[in-house]
Amino acid sequence: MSSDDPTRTAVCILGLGLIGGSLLRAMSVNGRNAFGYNRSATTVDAAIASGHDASTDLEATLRRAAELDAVIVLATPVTALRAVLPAVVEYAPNNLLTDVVSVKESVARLIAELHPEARYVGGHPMAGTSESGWEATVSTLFDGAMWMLTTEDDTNAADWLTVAAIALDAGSQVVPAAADSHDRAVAAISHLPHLTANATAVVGAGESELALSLAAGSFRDGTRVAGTAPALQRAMLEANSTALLNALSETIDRLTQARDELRERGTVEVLVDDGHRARQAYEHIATGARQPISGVTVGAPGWAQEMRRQAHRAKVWRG
Ligand SMILES: O=C(O)C(=O)C[C@]1(C(=O)O)C=C[C@@H](O)C=C1
Repeated sequence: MSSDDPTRTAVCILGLGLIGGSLLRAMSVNGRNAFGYNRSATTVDAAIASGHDASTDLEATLRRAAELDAVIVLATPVTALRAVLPAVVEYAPNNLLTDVVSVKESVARLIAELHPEARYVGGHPMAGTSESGWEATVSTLFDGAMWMLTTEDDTNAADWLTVAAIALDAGSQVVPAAADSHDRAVAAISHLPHLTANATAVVGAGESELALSLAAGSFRDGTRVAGTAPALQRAMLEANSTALLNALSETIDRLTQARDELRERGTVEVLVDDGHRARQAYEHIATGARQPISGVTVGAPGWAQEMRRQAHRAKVWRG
């Protein structure tokens, strides 16, 4: 039994950590038929105790998803996808799939390998905290977040709209992108900052206990994401290694230039001036310069290409 209304489709979430669990909460608040699977009984017990519908039985969860024609959201750590996808193929082969993993090309390749017939629209909500697990979940995690949905020339428009409705229901705005542009973008604005946060934390802690006892806003903000569980950071960073290597090389070049400039001329002018201008450009967009994508009907000829073109200029899709 399925709902013909894409905004009412049931949602089956595999993995109830910070992102999957928060999505289960957000969908339930919204009155969606939402249910989840997690392999840990402790997590499932906690979800049930909070009034949610959850199970440790993957087969039963997927059979139910198949019966309801639910959208299946892959929200396990990226390293667990290989274990979960064969069960999806076996018990819910025709269901629409999406995911919340922070890399898109490698996930799309994995799905093409393990589930070649999958109906799949990749997703990435740009939301999180340095906490992890069910205990950290909140229904408001996605409020105001940018939720990237892969929008390729061959993306099925009806499936895209069904997944977009989930992101909008969760309180987010949809940013269409091709998987490769997405991966380059998040390497620069999410994965690289995790590496630099770790480096800053190591240098600060290595300096002295005095340094740590004096640490204030800049150290706190600049190292916050180093507090994320190392296994989660590694899974995310290592899955986007090509794009991350490029961003890392550019950073090392800029820092090397700043070091040489400081050593030889006693100034860090170039990096600080460029950095300040770049930060202002970000603030301009982050504080409201985003405009709605206009004049595109999802499914009309060339819609995906036009969506991607507009989204490159700080535009979002709001339905
Ligand atoms: O705010 C945080 O703590 C995050 O790390 C969130 C953050 C990021 O901004 O880098 C991290 C990973 C997600 O894939 C998306 C967003």
